Amino acid sequence: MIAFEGVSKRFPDGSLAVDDFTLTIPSRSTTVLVGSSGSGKTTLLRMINRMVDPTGGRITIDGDDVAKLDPVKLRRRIGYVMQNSGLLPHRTVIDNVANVPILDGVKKSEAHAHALELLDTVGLDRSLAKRYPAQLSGGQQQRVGVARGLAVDPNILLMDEPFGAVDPLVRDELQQELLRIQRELSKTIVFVTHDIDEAFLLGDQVVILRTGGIVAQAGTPAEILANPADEFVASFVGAERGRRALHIDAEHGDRVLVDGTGRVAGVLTDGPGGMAGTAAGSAPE
Ligand SMILES: Nc1ncnc2c1ncn2[C@@H]1O[C@H](COP(=O)(O)OP(=O)(O)OP(=O)(O)O)[C@@H](O)[C@H]1O
Repeated sequence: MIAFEGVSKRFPDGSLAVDDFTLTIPSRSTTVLVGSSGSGKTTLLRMINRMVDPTGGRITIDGDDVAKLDPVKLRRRIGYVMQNSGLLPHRTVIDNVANVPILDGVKKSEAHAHALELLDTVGLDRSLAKRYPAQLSGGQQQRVGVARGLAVDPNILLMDEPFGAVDPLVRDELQQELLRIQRELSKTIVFVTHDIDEAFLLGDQVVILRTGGIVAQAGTPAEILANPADEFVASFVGAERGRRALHIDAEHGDRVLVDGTGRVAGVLTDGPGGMAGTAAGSAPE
């Protein structure tokens, strides 16, 4: 579990990127931070692995205050995937994936063997292993980025708009691959995007942010769609537009909440909360 407790970040130039942010990120599920440009998403993500240090509050991972952990060791045990893959241009695909484990002391032959397995995991043909990043498509580069993020078998994977720069079809493919990988590996994924559709598709928990890292609403996609906290959220998720107009559909004996595109947004139950959320787009259990 990752916990943000009253976390703030004021940069040296005086800008307050994050103001008193509190959130619990459960283990082995995907939390998506979504908000418009400048809402503090990247700053929040980078505070988890100490690429940025908070100026107030604290962040814990399974109870350990990250401020007390060695930043280099911390970064090596947390996977990080960014928008433009961040691959080393003069290293081959396999070297890029195996790089951090080798720095960690894993034997080169073992690291390479594991890197080939990771290419399988992210759906890349092993024949690409000897290519350089520039010899790959944007979507393939992002897959290598994901493989590299997984290379040290981290419990936590941070993903900063990893599919933001690829065309919509490739993006759909990468999103589906990530859902599959997450079903197989059950990592604690913290994913940043400005795309609410992507947030609802991938997130078990979705956190909608206003400027300054202010939480407008946090919940499952189903909870947010069914009960937007305020006008800001309603307009951000497009709840008032036909596209997401919700209705209840009987399917397989369950009462299923479906959005305007026919996508499943949640399953209604008789429990106290009234609703068991599922990620939009996934079938109810
Ligand atoms: N190194 C820095 N120095 C000063 N201000 C910064 C720095 N990094 C970010 N900021 C400011 O902090 C605020 C939040 O930035 P951040 O990059 O976290 O937002 P974001 O939601 O990830 O935006 P985007 O979607 O555009 O990447 C912005 O106002 C930004 O200008």
